[in-house]
Amino acid sequence: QKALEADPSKKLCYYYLNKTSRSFAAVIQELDDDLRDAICLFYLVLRGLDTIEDDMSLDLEQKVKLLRSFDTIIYQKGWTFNDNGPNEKDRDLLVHFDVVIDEFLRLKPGFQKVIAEITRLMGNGMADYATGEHRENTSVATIKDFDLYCHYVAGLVGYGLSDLFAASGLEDPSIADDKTLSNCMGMFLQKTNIIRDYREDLDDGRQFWPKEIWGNYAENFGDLIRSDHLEKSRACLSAMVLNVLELVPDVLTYLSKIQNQSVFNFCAIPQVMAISTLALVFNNLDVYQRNVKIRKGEAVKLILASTDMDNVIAIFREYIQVISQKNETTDPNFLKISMAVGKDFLGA
Ligand SMILES: COc1cccc([C@H]2O[C@H](CC(=O)N[C@@H](CC(=O)O)C(=O)O)C(=O)N(CC(C)(C)C)c3ccc(Cl)cc32)c1OC
Repeated sequence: QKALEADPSKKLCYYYLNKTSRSFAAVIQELDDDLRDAICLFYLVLRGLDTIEDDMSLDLEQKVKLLRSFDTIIYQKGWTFNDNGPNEKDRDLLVHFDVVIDEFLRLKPGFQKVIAEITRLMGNGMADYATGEHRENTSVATIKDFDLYCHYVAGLVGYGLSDLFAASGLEDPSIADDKTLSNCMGMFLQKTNIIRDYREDLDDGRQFWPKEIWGNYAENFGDLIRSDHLEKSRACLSAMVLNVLELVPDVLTYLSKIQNQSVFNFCAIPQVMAISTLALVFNNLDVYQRNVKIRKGEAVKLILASTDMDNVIAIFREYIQVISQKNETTDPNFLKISMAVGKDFLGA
């Protein structure tokens, strides 16, 4: 805390961290010294990128230019951005982004390089996506497109965090060797959120579910909410959950490699929240009507329990059991789901 008093711009960075995501911000602040500032700033740089990508009021050319140059912008002392639309929820962060840049430039060069490289890859990935053929309603056609989009916005974060863990010396450098595992850490969170956020995204005119999946159950993406369509909507939801369940073994393998306690908590908590959310959305048609979220009490219980690998495996086992119990023989995906939940636990 004394470090925060001495350095007002660092204090502001933690103010923005807490403003953009209170619950997760607390977990970041528990990280051991060398990593805490690096991951706080990585989070804020990513949030800055996200705020630009999300802002529909920016014209495409300006947005693409910003996305493709964000990895150099973070080195430009004094840079700020005031053209975000008024309703952009994190516009305040970009208005004061010079403070983030000042603190970024105080990081060890090793940390700066990791953050800049992921920013470069993600900014260009987002720009490619924004100018791609799906520009109109940001629709995702194939499962391959779905995986590529989730890699850009979330898998790359896993890459960057593994590199920061290695650079900090708190984790064995081998944590960054298997990029598939790092990628899966992001995919699992992002794909679960995309299922949970179906209705919110539909109402915002955005669709991230791959047509290769939902096209088997509906003519139009919005048909899934119709009450005369329930059996097909339920089957579509199962197919989406099935696609995410495949990632469970790799997520558990990644977590089992972590040595440092604060790093383990930081990595495990979002993953157990995600498996809990996945069990909640499975076979739950409310997903098509509103944004379903796990109860606060459930979340607190999960946070307290996610401190070691045995507990995390027990939590995954519990929620995979819930999915198995909710699985219905009338569901065309019944067998595939029961195979997936069976396989998920042959491994660990
Ligand atoms: C090894 O990889 C990780 C290890 C630990 C945490 C995360 C991952 O967890 C949060 C967790 C988080 O931010 N939770 C929110 C709740 C929510 O968004 O549903 C919160 O608790 O407020 C999250 O969701 N994302 C956003 C992406 C998924 C796009 C990467 C995220 C954004 C920036 C950073 Cl530095 C980290 C993460 C990891 O990223 C893969």
